[in-house]
Amino acid sequence: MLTLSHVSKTFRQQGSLYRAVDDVSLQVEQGAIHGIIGESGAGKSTLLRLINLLEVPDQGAVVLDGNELTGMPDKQLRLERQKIGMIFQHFNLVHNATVLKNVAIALELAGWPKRERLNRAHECLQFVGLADKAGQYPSRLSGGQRQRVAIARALANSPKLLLCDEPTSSLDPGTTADILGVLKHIQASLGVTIVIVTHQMDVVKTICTHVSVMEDGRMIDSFSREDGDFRPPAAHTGSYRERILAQAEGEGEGTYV
Ligand SMILES: Nc1ncnc2c1ncn2[C@@H]1O[C@H](COP(=O)(O)OP(=O)(O)OP(=O)(O)O)[C@@H](O)[C@H]1O
Repeated sequence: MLTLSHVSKTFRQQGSLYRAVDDVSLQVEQGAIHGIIGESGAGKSTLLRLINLLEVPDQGAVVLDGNELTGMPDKQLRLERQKIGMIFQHFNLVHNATVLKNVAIALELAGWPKRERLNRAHECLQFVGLADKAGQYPSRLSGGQRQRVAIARALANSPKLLLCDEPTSSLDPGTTADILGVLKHIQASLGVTIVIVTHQMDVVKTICTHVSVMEDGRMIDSFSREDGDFRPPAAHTGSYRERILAQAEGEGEGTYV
């Protein structure tokens, strides 16, 4: 459902050019929970932002459900972007708006009439189990509750694809498990495809159906879960894969790096 073909992104850093994402091609299957892992600075977040064109690639193509987003006129791109929700490590909520308003903002931007957007926002809060917090401000909520609000906001426009940038990295293990449960429920019950950037092996182990590994801007490996385990193609024996497999199968815990 999502294809990246030879996508690159270069930033200017202190006067010189730095290629944060280097010729990455990636296929994300419909209904997958696709993890992107790698060490700090590998280019994971940049890659995620290239998917919805928050960062514009220098070269390469991003194709969502057969529609090429790269090079699309702005107006059409704004509509296509409504098919893509996004959540972040630090939730990115509007602090002086209520929980309900935070969710409704996404619909306001999409041009929904007021009554309908409030109804839809309520529905989304119900989905994440926070209907009773609609009138609260984010500062009164726990981290896990704030991430649920962010998830409700990301779901408001009924996206086909949900991008998650380190969604549980600021949360304790119990809350992480709750949020991963919500993401799994979104995939299973709404059929939303999920791409999740993480450095937490527990995230990979718990919910990912596919994993891709980035190193120095390049995609060095991709594999999928089969029969409950991550099985490497016979041809590959790289150390990254071995570490991931070992951790995914329970021999290790904690972070990737
Ligand atoms: N807007 C920008 N301008 C300049 N350099 C940038 C910009 N965004 C990212 N970079 C650089 O690109 C590289 C990749 O960053 P990115 O955040 O994608 O890595 P990451 O794998 O997500 O790392 P982390 O796990 O630490 O978040 C880093 O060297 C970063 O400093």
